[in-house]
Amino acid sequence: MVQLVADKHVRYILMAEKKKESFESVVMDHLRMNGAYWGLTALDLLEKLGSVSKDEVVSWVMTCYHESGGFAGNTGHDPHILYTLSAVQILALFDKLDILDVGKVSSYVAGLQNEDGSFSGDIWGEIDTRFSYIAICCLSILKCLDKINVKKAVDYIVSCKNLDGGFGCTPGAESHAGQIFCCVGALAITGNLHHVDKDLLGWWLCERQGKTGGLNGRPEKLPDVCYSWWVLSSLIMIDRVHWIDKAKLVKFILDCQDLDNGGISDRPDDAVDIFHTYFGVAGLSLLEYHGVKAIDPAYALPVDVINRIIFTK
Ligand SMILES: CN(C(=O)[C@H](Cc1cnc[nH]1)NC(=O)OCc1ccccc1)[C@@H](Cc1ccccc1)C(=O)N[C@@H](Cc1c[nH]c2ccccc12)C(=O)NO
Ligand SMILES: [Zn+2]
Repeated sequence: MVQLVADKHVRYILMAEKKKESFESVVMDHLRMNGAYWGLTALDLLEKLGSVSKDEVVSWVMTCYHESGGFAGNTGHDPHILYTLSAVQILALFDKLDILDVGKVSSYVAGLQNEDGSFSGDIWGEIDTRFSYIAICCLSILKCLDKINVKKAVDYIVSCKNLDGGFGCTPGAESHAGQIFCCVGALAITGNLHHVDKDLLGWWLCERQGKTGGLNGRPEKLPDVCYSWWVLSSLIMIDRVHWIDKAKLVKFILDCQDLDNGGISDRPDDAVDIFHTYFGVAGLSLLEYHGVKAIDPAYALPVDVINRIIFTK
C-alpha cells in the first residue's frame, strides 16, 4: 500500500517557492497569493510551517496590500476579493492578523456586497457565490461579520440552490462541486445549514465517487484530486461523509503522488502542481490520515489556527 511521502512533498513545496521562472510560476503569476496560501497551508498540515521564514512571507504579503484595504494576487497588481482572503488566511497561519488595519480590510470586503445580498469580486462587478463564501470566511476570521447584511447574503445564496440540492455560481446556474463547497461553507460559518436538504445534497455529492475511488466535480466528469476537497468538505459540513468509501478515496489521492520528486497531481500519472498538492494533503486531512494535522472544512485552515482566532481576544 502506497504511503504519503510527506517529506518529498515538503521539499517540492519549498522548491516551488524558490523557482520563480518556472512555467508554472509564470502562468500562476497573477494568482501568486493563492499559490502562497496553498503551499503554506499544506506545509502547516504536514507540521513543517517552521521551514519557511515567517517575516519574509509576511513582508511579501504586505507588498500586495492596496490602499483600498484589499490585497492583490501579486505585488503591484489590482486588489481582488480572491486574494484578500488568501492574504488574511496566510496571516492567520502565522498568527500575524494584528499587523492588519482590520477596519480597512473589512470595509474593502463589505464594500463589495450588492443590493441583492450577492458579492462582486472587485470594482468591475463580476458576481459569483464563490465571492459570497470568500467575503463571509474573510470577515468571520476578522470578526467583522456585522459589517455586512448577513441575512441578505444568505438569502442570495439560497436563491442559487437547484432542484438537485446543489448550488451554482448564480441563480439558475448548474450545480458544481466547487460552488457547492462555497455555498455550504458560507451557510455553515453563518449558522444557516438548515437551508440545505442534507439527504438530497448528500446523495448528489456521494454520487461524485467513481469506481477508482476518486471524486469528480459534476456527473460524467473525470475524478480529480482537488474534488477530494470540494466534495468531501461539503459532505463533512452536512454530516453525510459516511456515504462515501473513505479508504478508496485515500488510495486514489496517494496514487496521484510523484513518489520521486514529491507533489500530487489531479489524477494518476499527470503532472503535479502546487494546487493539487495542497488539495490532496487537505483531502487526506479531512480523511484523518495519520501524520496530517486536522483542517477545518469550512475555513480551509488548520483547526488549531481557527481555535486560536475564535477563542482569543
Ligand atoms: C483558477 N483555478 C481553477 O480554475 C481550477 C482549475 C481546475 C483544477 N482542477 C480542475 N480544474 N478550478 C477551481 O479552482 O475550481 C474550484 C472552484 C471552486 C469554487 C467555484 C468555482 C471553482 C485554480 C488555479 C488552477 C488553474 C489551473 C489548474 C490548476 C489550478 C484556482 O486558483 N482556484 C482558486 C479558486 C478560488 C479562489 N478562491 C476561492 C475560494 C473558494 C473556492 C474557490 C476559490 C482556488 O481554489 N483557490 O484556493
Ligand atoms: Zn483539480
